[in-house]
Amino acid sequence: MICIFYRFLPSKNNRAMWKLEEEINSMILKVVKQRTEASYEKDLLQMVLEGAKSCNDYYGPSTNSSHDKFIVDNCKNIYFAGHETTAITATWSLMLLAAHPEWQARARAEVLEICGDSPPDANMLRNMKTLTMVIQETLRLYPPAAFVIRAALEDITFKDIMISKGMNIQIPVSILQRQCDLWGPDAHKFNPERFAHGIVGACKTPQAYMPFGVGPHVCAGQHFAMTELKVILTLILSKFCFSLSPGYEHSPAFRLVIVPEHGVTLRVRTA
Ligand code: HEM
Repeated sequence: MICIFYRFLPSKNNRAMWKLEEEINSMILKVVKQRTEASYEKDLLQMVLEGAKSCNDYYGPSTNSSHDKFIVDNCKNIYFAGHETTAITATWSLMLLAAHPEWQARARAEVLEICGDSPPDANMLRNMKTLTMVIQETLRLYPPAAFVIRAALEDITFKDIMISKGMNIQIPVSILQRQCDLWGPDAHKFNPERFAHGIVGACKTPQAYMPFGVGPHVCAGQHFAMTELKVILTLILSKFCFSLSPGYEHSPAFRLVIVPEHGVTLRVRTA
């Protein structure tokens, strides 16, 4: 297992991170203020605002600041943890399907066979084996969260490595998921077939596949995200054929999540 260890000390960079966090927090509260002054809408933000009214269980007796903290924490979780990650995965999936027309054709054939002319329902999505393999392989090659991070709460010894209390441990997901000794010589290639027998069949050490993290803090939205991705791809595949635009420049870049630096431009026509 490859890990990066570092001690979390107040540094110039950390101070910049805290400042950024404060800016994000006040940006969220500004949007919330606009919403509460302007209107009532039946959406996710409104549900968070309603929830904040009864937030005293977790954050202690309700005060203005615990109320704001509840709203900010939940918005960060849902909008940042949930939105960007799923949107980027949909983008990478489309890029890979555009670059691999044989897989695009296989996935479309499956969608048309299972859904016909109907919009996908839960049962149909469950039966989409090829599409699941395509998404799993996309998340292996381009995991939006490049690292899973943990802090040691006490001194521990892991194998013969001493990890002292306060040390942060970064597990580089994107590197683990491309190791040839774990995934085979084609580890860098897009080959959804490797997931034909699930994650256990795809990797010598299945724990090395962790696009949604691992353990008690594994992604709370992983099943929701997989469903969203299947719905998006099903709807697009059923209506359109697409290929990469000649202007597409492949440049995965680390920007909190792993993004296509110059976007993904596709040539699209009706199927
Ligand atoms: C493809 C989409 C997504 C990916 C790749 C992803 C990935 C991750 C990863 C790597 C973690 C850290 C897990 C760990 O530390 O072990 C995480 C945590 C989390 N994710 Fe996601 N996520 C996705 C979508 C979502 C969605 C749609 C939601 C909610 C609507 C969500 C909510 C959360 C929450 C609440 C946590 C924190 C869990 C905790 O600390 O207990 N995620 N996610």
